[in-house]
This record gives sequence, structure tokens and C-alpha cells, in this order.
Amino acid sequence: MNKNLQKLFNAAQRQQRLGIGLMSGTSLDGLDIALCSFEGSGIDTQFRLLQFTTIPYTPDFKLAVQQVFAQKQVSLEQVTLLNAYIGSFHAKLILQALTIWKVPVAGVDFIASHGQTIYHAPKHQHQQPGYDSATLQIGDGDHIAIKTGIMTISDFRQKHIAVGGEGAPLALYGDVLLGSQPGEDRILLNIGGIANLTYLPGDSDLSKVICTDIGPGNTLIDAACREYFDQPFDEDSKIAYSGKVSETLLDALLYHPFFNETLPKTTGPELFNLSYVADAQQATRLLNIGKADLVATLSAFTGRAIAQFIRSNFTSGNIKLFASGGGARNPFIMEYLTNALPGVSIGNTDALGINPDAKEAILFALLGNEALCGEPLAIGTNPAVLMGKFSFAF
Ligand SMILES: Nc1ncnc2c1ncn2[C@@H]1O[C@H](COP(=O)(O)OP(=O)(O)OP(=O)(O)O)[C@@H](O)[C@H]1O
Ligand SMILES: CC(=O)N[C@H]1[C@@H]2OC[C@@H](O2)[C@@H](O)[C@@H]1O[C@H](C)C(=O)O
Repeated sequence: MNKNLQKLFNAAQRQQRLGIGLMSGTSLDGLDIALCSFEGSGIDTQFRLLQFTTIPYTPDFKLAVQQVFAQKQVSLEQVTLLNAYIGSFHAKLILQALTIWKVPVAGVDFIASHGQTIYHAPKHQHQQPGYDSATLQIGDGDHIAIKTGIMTISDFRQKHIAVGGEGAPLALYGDVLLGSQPGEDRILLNIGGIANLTYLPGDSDLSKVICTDIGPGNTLIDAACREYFDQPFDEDSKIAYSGKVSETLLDALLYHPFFNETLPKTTGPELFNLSYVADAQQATRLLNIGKADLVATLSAFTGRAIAQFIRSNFTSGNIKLFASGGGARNPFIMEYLTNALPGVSIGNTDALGINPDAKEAILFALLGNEALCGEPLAIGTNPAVLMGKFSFAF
């Protein structure tokens, strides 16, 4: 028998497993690495986050990815080179982290890698006749497996699309496990580049769970900060607080069919980018709006889209919201949500014992554990499938 299959079989059967989850998000700020231990699978999974780190990307690396990220036309050579390079680079960062944590490679059963999304094309967004939804994450798993010596599970989103989903959000598979609480209606809101949420009903009826993207999270704020302030993001909302929200531009930004799409829906910087903003500025004749006012308005856009979504979809009172992702550290957005959602108790996932920055990396570790020893789980209208492709280490 192929020795790798034996090893895989043993890991799947063992009572406890050690797995690493990797997330490299749309904000391109760095690689999130979560080392977790697991017992069991599915709804009964017992998990512990043992270590977590974000290793920031260098400006050169960001630039190389930005050249192909969410662009309709790119150098195919660059994509090909990056696919291998990102895999090897992530492997190097994992080995660094394991050395610092003093965790031997041989003790880790699997790596679950999201890869780097370079293009996300749900059908409602690309609108190309004859083509279904599609998505592309690069940073090939074989490179990670060979260079770390650890079996790697990767490319989780393709299966979701193959069975009729949009490839995202996958958060619900982890959120149900991490966040459900009988007797309490909860929302787990992640404000990354794009904002998404999972609604977890207090009666624990999995058919009622909703998980969907909502609209922009930090992506437009970051893009405006890069373009006009030579800064990667609006740290502690300093720029937004120095500007004034234009209600006229805000209304125009919210006027797009995406906001009326049926749920669940997904999106990305392929839609929410500076040319989307320029179109709204053009429509409202606000092309010369002050740059701090623009950042304030884009921050309000994120807040308003989230608040409107929650108000129109969840009418019962007593909802508890737990935020995560970098946007949970943007005071302007969080203050906006608090003011716009008076009936909702707002905190972050720390209150659930989940580091808000680590949540997505934990999600992929959980998905890896499911790929290894789980059963497909039916949640809401989402595909009940196990996702991920296996790359052996030798
Ligand atoms: N102190 C802060 N003040 C304001 N914004 C912040 C702060 N810290 C982080 N952010 C925002 O969070 C972003 C990073 O968020 P995160 O790491 O959740 O994104 P991601 O994982 O790349 O996104 P996605 O979930 O879309 O894949 C930064 O680019 C910035 O916009
Ligand atoms: C295609 C893609 O990479 N989508 C990401 C992105 O970041 C947030 C939002 O857009 C979400 O849909 C998704 O990631 C999370 C982890 C998800 O699938 O739940």
C-alpha cells in the first residue's frame, strides 16, 4: 500500500490530531497560521487553538500578488510563477512558526491551506453566458507538502462550486461549531476585505442557518488609503474621523444589484474596487470630494451595508453579534454598527474564546479535520460536502 495512504488512514482514526490552518485573505496583510488540536469531527469536534501568528507580507510580495489580484487581464506567466512561489513561501513561513513554537514537524498531522484568492467570479457577478460560478486560489498544496514534510489539504473552494455553491463563504462550517449556543440567536460577523456573516438561530435548527457575504469590509477603505494617503489602511480610523460622511455618495454606493441578490451570495474586490467608487462619484457629481471625506464615506458604506442587511433579515430582538477580522479593530465601523443597531448586543469573538484575528485560519484547520475524518454536514441551503484536495509529503 502507498505509505502515505496508511499515514492518512492512521491520522483519520487517531483520537487526537494536530493540524495547521492557513489563511491568506483578500486584504493581503499577511499569512495567518493557526495550530490546533482536534478530537472527533462534525458537530461534536473538540478543538483547541494552541498557537496563532500572522506573518506580515513584505511590500514586494504584496506588489507581486496585487499585479494579478482581482484583475481581468494579467500576465499568465506571473500567475504560473506565483502559484508555485506562494506554495513554497507559505511552507517557509510555516516552518519558521513551528521552530519558534518548538513544535516538531513530525507531530503535525496535516496542514489545511486556503491559498491566495486571485480571482472570484460568482455567476451573478461575471454574467458570462454559459459559464457557472468560478474562483481561483493559488499557492499549490504539493509545494507546501513537499517543503514542510506535512500532508497538506488545499483548494477547498472548488468542491463547493462543483456541487452548486459559489465557493464561499465557507465560514458557516466553522461558525456553527464555534459559535452556536442553544437559546441565543447569534450573528458571527467577519469584517475582512469583504464582510460576511453567519446567523446561528437559538433553536439550533441547522436548516435556518444563513451565511453570506454582505458587501465590502475593509477593501475599499484600504484601496483609498493606498491611493490617496500612501498608507496600507486607516489605522484606528484616524482618517475617517478627520473627514465627513457624504450621505449623497453613500446612497449611490449602496445602489447596486448585488445588494438585492438572493442569499447566499458572494463578492470580492473584482466588484468593490476604486472604479466602483468612481462610478458612484460620477453619478453624484462628487468626483472632487475631499480624500478624508471619501475614506469616512467608504467606512460608513461598510457599516451601513452591514446594518441594513441585519435590520432587514433578522427582525427578532435579542440578537448577539460577535465580530472578527481586521475590521473589528476599526473603531469607526464598530461605532457605526453600535449606533445603527440599537437592539443588537455587539462584541467580538473574544467573548466566545476565539481570537478574532485567528478565526478564519481556525476555520480552515477545522475544514481540514473534516476532510480527514468528517461526514458531509447539511447546513441551511449550503452544499453538504467535504472539501479539499490531499497532497502527500513524499
Ligand atoms: N487598528 C486598525 N484600525 C483600522 N483598521 C484595521 C486595524 N487593524 C486591522 N484593520 C483592517 O483589517 C484589515 C485586515 O483584515 P483581515 O486580516 O481580517 O483581512 P483578510 O483576512 O485579508 O480578509 P478576508 O477575510 O476578506 O479574506 C486591514 O487591511 C485593515 O483594513
Ligand atoms: C473567494 C474568497 O476568497 N472569499 C473570501 C473573502 O474574504 C471574506 C469573504 O470574501 C469570504 O467570502 C471568503 O472567505 C471566508 C474565509 C469564507 O469563505 O467564509
